[in-house]
Amino acid sequence: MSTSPVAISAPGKVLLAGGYLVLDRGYTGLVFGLDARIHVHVQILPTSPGLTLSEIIVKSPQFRDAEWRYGYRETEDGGGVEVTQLKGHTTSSQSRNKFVETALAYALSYTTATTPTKITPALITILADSDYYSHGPTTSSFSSSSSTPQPHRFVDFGVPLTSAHKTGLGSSAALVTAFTTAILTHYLPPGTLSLSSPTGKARLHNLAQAAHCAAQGKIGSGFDVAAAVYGSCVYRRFSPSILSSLGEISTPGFAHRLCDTVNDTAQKWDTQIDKSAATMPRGIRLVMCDVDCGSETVGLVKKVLAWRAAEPDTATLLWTTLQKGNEDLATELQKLTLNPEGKGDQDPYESLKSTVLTIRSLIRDMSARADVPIEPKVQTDLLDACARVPGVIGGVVPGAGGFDAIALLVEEEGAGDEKEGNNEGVVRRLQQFLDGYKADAHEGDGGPSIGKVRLLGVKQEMAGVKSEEVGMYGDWIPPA
Ligand SMILES: Nc1ncnc2c1ncn2[C@@H]1O[C@H](COP(=O)(O)OP(=O)(O)O)[C@@H](O)[C@H]1O
Ligand SMILES: C[C@@](O)(CCOP(=O)(O)OP(=O)(O)O)CC(=O)O
Repeated sequence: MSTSPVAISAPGKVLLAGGYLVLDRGYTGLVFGLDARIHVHVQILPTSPGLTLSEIIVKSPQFRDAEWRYGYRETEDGGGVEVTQLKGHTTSSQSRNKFVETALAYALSYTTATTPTKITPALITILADSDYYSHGPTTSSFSSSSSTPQPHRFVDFGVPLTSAHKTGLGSSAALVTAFTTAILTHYLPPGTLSLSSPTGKARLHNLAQAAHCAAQGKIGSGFDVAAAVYGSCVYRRFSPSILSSLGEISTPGFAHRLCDTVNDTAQKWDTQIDKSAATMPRGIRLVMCDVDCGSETVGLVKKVLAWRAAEPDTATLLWTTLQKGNEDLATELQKLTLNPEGKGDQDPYESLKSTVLTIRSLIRDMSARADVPIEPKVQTDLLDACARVPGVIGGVVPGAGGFDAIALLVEEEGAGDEKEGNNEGVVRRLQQFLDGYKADAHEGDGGPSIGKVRLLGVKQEMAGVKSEEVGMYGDWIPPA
């Protein structure tokens, strides 16, 4: 066990290409990690003299009513570690946090099954970057550690977690990944798990996928967890049977099954992660625009899969063509990475622009055939309008689409005569354009009209889960 505090962060995601297809191992998804990260800090629980608490306390101090206290015990018959939420304390939340609770139980179960470990009381603090939530921050936190107050990276959202609208960047996957990694780093003997070794990363991935699936109550493609662990990549999912045979926590033998599954000594994991295939060329940046609306992914997925089952031939043809478009997009980005200037082409992004338009047209085709608003008319209007802003290359409805944030590729340098050496020119123009943007109403589009469109501050990031400097959190972390 580490007696010094540990801190781990994991990135959010955007599935630029491959929504729905990536649910099937026959296809892949192009996912970018984002520089919006969720951090998890673990320390020994500070207690007053004479007071012993056998609890693990988890706090998300940027939100109100966000402290969850847990008791823990190893179950009989190797069922793993059972955690029980304790609600008696005045500051304890009365509501459950399924993702925290499951990640805690899975990580402790894996730890104790891996090596004889005494679980000791701990205080865990979760801190998230602002762009995960649409809800505007009420106050910013200032670090008191420096003589000139610096605006802190983490803000106080001033509301309960349930009232903060999600922007769809994958908070639960980043949280579960950072959380399980932080628990393992805290409790396992030093050197047992390396964040930089392929085996260590694969085990973290497997554990985070298992915990995330259990908390979600369904097996999604897992691209969000893969991005949280590995960062940007082309992702081919694992066979769902790997996790469906794990069974429930607290059932006899669960701890060993979990250990075998995570360590890949049971049914072999067949996830494929290709990091070299997901590149963002110098000169291009990914930006996202939050439409502050939101769709229910589960509902959309059900309808698309029902259409695929009902019309297998049409669906296969469409998906094969779409997969080709998605691969072309990755290849185009790779080509531009190797040759950013496009070797004297008039418009180095011409091919990229047409690939994006092809993908969008195929997505609209799927949208219409499945009768699902994947790229609803309001989003078509928004994407088309953004693409007309000088310096914007093009954009898509990422992931499941619907009324969630859109993703745009923009030129990193100011377009035309406005060479600024960074993308401020384009981003500023885009911001000004969005400030005045008002969506037209469309009848029968299967959803609401979009609200105010807001440029998020995020961009792509290659790195996945990583250790952080424990001193960076200022007053958000209580003194040990
Ligand atoms: N900052 C946070 N602190 C604690 N729990 C969080 C935080 N952010 C997200 N979560 C957990 O993740 C859940 C949201 O997950 P989900 O609905 O899958 O959204 P997303 O698409 O962002 O992953 C929350 O209900 C909560 O359990
Ligand atoms: C449909 C999908 O292929 C992609 C969904 O991508 P989103 O990025 O829309 O996901 P949420 O974070 O759940 O909103 C489902 C999947 O792959 O699990």
